[in-house]
Amino acid sequence: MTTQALTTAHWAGLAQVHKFGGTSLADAGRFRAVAAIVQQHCATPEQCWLVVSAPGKTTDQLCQLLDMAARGEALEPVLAEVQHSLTTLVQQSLTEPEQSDVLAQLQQWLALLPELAQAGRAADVLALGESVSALLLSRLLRQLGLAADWLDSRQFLTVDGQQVRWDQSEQDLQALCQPGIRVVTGFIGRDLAGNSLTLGRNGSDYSATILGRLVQAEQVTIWTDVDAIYSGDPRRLPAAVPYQQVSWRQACLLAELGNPVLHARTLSPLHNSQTKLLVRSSFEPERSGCHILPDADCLASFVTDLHDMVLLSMHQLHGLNASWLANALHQPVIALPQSCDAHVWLLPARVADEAVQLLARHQVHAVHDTSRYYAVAWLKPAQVQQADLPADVAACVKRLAPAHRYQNHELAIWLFDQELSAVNLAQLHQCCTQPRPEIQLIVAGTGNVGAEFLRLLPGHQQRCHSHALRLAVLFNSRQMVFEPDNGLELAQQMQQGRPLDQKALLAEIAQLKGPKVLIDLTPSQQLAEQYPAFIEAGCHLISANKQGVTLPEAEYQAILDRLDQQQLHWYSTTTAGAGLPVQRALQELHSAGDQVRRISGIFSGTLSWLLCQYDGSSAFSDLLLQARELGYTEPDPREDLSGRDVQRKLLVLARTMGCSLELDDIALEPLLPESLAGDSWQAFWQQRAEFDALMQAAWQQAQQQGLQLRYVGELSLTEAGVQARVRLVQVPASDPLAAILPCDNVFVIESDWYQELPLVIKGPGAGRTVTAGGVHADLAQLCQQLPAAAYSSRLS
Ligand SMILES: NC(=O)C1=CN([C@@H]2O[C@H](COP(=O)(O)OP(=O)(O)OC[C@H]3O[C@@H](n4cnc5c(N)ncnc54)[C@H](OP(=O)(O)O)[C@@H]3O)[C@@H](O)[C@H]2O)C=CC1
Ligand SMILES: N[C@@H](CC=O)C(=O)O
Repeated sequence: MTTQALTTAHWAGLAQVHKFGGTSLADAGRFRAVAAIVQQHCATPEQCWLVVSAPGKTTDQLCQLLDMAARGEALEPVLAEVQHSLTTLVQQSLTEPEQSDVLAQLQQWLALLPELAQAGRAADVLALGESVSALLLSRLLRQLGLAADWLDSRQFLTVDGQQVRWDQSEQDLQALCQPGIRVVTGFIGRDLAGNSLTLGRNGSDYSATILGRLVQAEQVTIWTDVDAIYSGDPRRLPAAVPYQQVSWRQACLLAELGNPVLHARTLSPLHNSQTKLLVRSSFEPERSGCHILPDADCLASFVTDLHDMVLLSMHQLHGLNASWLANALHQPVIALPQSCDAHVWLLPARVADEAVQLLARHQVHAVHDTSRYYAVAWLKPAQVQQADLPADVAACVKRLAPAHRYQNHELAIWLFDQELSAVNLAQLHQCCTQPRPEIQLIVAGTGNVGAEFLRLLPGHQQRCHSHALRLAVLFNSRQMVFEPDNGLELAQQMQQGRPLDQKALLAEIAQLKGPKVLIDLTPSQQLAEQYPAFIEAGCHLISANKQGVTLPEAEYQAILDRLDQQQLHWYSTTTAGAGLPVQRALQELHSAGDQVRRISGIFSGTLSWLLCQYDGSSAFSDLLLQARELGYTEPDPREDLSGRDVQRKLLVLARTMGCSLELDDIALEPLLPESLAGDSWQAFWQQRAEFDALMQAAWQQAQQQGLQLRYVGELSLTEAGVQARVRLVQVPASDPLAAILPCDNVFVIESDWYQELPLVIKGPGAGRTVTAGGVHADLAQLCQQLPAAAYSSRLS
């Protein structure tokens, strides 16, 4: 292959650029370690470009030399130091004949240093460090049998002010292309007149991405001393999370915040290019490092703190922006989300005056605040990219009481009057960065209770510290929607769905990762009978639907067994007493060792409301319509009138107490006789007058005796067995069941511990909000039951 045959286009999409910084090249041992990495990663040498910084402390020594020259001091001591350290490095790294060769070249370069330093040619002086690294590494690679040579970047990299001259640089590089590994000096280039220049702080990383763009590299790898990009400074935040993937956008924001791993300038040449960027540790080359991916989800979350910062305010920017100033100052300059007309930037106090002067030269009048702040910035992950802070973060920040807060959907910045203690910073970092494991919610039913459950969901999502509650599936009797769009109204969401197909639904649910829960807010027996299939697909169950918990004993027990086998949970608080914690109380008494003997009371919110409201002045059925409007009744209100709903609740309570019972074991005296119920709701409605007359007669009879009508249930556990019934009764005004508010439920629990005075749970026993609230309480219980640790590997 001839020199002319190779052009940068030849490598397009194939070339690899590897950059090694000063700490990676600190001594002979490190040079050998780098050579081993190159051996491993440059299997095709002609596609391999290496960019190197000066070895270890060489740049510091050369800066010292320049300072001394500027002060007119004798240079010999520092020159001797530089000579000694570099000569030793070469001697320890190379064997003959390369060693003598490189030492001879080193002597020539060292001989030029005093004159260059005294002439103030700083870039030429500093270039010595990178040149030695490039020459030395190329020779070391040759000793290992690799075709390698070094290249002085001043031969091709032309920079005009802050701008790389891309066309010219590419053209000049093409002329220099030859086979084999090319070890290129980082940090230096030339200006339009051909004079040496340096690329400033972290210039070698910048050189690497410039070269990556010039050769259209497949990948640029920055080999440094960290194996990942961490969620915070690991030296001060031991719990900092290492990320193996960071999105391009997040990397840019991190750079703006002054993150030491990647700088804004380093990223800029590869913006919108196909070239991949990877950060790896040359000290732990076996680790995979961190990829900066253009299309990665921003799952990573970062907390950065900045000391001694001030605020700079401007009304007009005349086209300038914070990145421009950051570039000019080589310091982080953060444009804070605007709160009024003024632009407010945050920057280190030590460069504030310089910033004001620089801006003034561009006709921008800026003033900086005299207050100095300690700033903490949070770069939010995609899951919480919204204007409001998640509740746990908000609570943590509130406690820390920052002097100022700024935020947009990507970034939150808090300014404090003084530095946070290590403990407080660690807590804030933990709140912001420890991802909550997701629970996939599969919500069945979009009616009364379903719609209210969904209305309350965002609040619960905000409040839930332990888990991210993700609405994964929504379905009703007609449609199913996967990944519903939270921004849409419920009806619109459902319109976007597909026709309900049980098989497809279960298949999709089985694919969902992590814990999942079917939240059954339907009245459907058919759905309850499918619980085993949902359990098979890995679902916990939360039921407001009473059909499942009142299935025939064998089926009910089979569901419990399946749940048990798969270590899944079933909550059904709202199947008796809506949001009232009746089942919980019974379970707690039982687990504490009490024995419940009797439970009685009013268990229907609808019947409680109707019987409290009814005064004979209007038809009972008219009131029934009102109760339906209020969201108290069952979807088919005849379930309430028949007493069947109360019968189900009593069975739920009996089963909670460990009794083995069937629905029909509970004696039922209906309010609505079967003969008047009709085959359908419409049939009943047509003949409702008969029922109204019946109710009026019952009410009048009670009235005449100064009594009130109540529909009650009672269950007794005796030596002889279980006795249970539901029925309409007349109670005197003095009876505790008379003194209730419309819709109240009353659960009177008598036990070994509550004999003389029973335990009474009383309150609204029906309604959209209390019921949906009870379902959320079940969901909160489920979250508490789930072992969070089992899912915490999500972001690794
Ligand atoms: N109201 C209350 O105070 C309380 C209610 N409950 C219980 O809550 C449940 C819901 O009540 P409510 O919201 O008033 O009822 P609604 O009639 O208002 O809504 C029922 C929902 O279930 C859907 N649905 C029916 N069958 C199926 C099925 N096979 N598969 C999927 N979805 C189905 C319906 O679909 P579609 O929209 O297509 O018709 C509808 O969206 C009932 O079981 C009730 O007993 C429990 C405690 C208190
Ligand atoms: N229709 C029921 C609703 C709650 O379960 C009632 O009124 O109690």
